[in-house]
Amino acid sequence: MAPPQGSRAPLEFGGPLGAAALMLLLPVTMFHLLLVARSGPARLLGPPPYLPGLEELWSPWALLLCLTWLGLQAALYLLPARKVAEGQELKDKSRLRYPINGFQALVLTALLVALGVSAGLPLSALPEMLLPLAFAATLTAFIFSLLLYLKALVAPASALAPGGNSGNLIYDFFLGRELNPRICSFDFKYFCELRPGLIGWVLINLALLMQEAELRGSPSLAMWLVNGFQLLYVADALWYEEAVLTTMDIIHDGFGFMLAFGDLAWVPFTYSLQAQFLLYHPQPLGWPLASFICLINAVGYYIFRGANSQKNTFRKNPSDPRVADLETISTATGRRLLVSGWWGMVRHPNYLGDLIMALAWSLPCGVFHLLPYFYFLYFTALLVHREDRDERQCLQKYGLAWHEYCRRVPYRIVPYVY
Ligand SMILES: NC(=O)C1=CN([C@@H]2O[C@H](COP(=O)(O)OP(=O)(O)OC[C@H]3O[C@@H](n4cnc5c(N)ncnc54)[C@H](OP(=O)(O)O)[C@@H]3O)[C@@H](O)[C@H]2O)C=CC1
Ligand SMILES: CC(C)=CCC[C@@H](C)[C@H]1CC=C2C3=C(CC[C@@]21C)[C@@]1(C)CC[C@H](O)C(C)(C)[C@@H]1CC3
Repeated sequence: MAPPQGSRAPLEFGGPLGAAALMLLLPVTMFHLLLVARSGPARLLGPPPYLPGLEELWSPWALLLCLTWLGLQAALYLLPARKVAEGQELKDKSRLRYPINGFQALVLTALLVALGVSAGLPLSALPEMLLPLAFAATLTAFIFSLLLYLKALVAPASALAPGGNSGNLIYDFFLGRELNPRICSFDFKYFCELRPGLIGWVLINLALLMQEAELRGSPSLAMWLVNGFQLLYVADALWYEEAVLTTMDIIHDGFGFMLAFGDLAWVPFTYSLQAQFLLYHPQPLGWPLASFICLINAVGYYIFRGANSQKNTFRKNPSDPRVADLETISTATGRRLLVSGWWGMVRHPNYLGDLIMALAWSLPCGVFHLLPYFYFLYFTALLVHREDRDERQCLQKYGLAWHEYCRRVPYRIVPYVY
């Protein structure tokens, strides 16, 4: 049985109080967004049109649908993979193995959905079920986090995450105690991060597009753009699935309520906000402006993909010809830091690209409502906070070399601005 690690790691997210507040605030915000997106005024900062009763939130069918979806994605995860990748080295010097078959899961899901729709599956009825589905996903995430917390009680100390083991129940429940909770080779965090939520998000978007087609004869250009951009983002995440193994969530964060709720509920139900908004508030969009928005998304994607691939290639094999010529600085750990290429422009070029794409996803919704810009605003806050966490972790890991990197590359996310 693992002893609590005490409070060695500094507390993040405002400690236990911050964690408790976030556990309440995040689901409340998600339901607020779902309610206002379908209301006439669609005011992000106004009160919700009404407070739903339990009878509107709770539906055993929604829970069944939610669990069936998780079961389907778990089954697809277990199918033979085209490749098995090794993760980063762990505290005990071992490396975990991960199946690389996320894109295959996306394609198979698309085929199953297409088959279902042609056989009469009423996908366009899904938007009407968003509220009970979001409630079921939140409940599932809560119970799942509880089980993860209990599982961590019997995990060896070497399996625990650097944070999330303060000894405070609320804080540890929120952050997650175990770094890579698994049953046999089934890795819960890796599975949740990329499959049910991300694929669920594009499925909800598609259902909204289909309902718009039923309501108005055809989907609007704005709806096509939002669906297309976000499908590209999700397909990219699954195509480059291996790159997730070098992200902070996999390497550093435990698996607790924050990620379980984030992956299973927050991502599908709030990241589809622009499509939800467009279904109830159609926006005129001409081709010239649409082309300009596509250009913004393409620029964001180019930076995001370029930066993430460069770091991933470098971390996997620094002698790879694609990165071998880049300038680096040495650190005491033996790992080097890139100081040219994308990572010489700002210290988080991947965040910059992601933020530019976030803006492109909101622009098709026009400029007269703040609501569709929620994702951009939330994401800016998330990435600024995330960048700050990462800086502290890197300073701890690399010490003086990190100071040198900061001196050579002074801007964090936006060149000459931040
Ligand atoms: N859509 C969404 O909701 C979200 C998307 N994201 C996206 O996920 C992606 C991953 O983000 P995240 O995990 O936060 O962070 P990064 O992928 O940027 O990973 C940070 C790590 O990269 C390594 N690193 C930093 N600087 C350098 C350098 N100069 N040279 C080489 N390695 C370096 C360090 O780890 P080490 O040295 O140990 O390798 C550092 O801890 C981003 O594109 C982000 O935009 C993130 C959060 C939410
Ligand atoms: C506020 C809240 C609920 C916090 C939880 C945050 C999570 C929603 C995000 C933390 C990191 C994420 C990543 C992605 C999705 C959102 C979460 C889970 C990601 C899978 C999206 C697709 C990208 O290509 C990515 C693979 C780089 C990315 C990884 C991080």
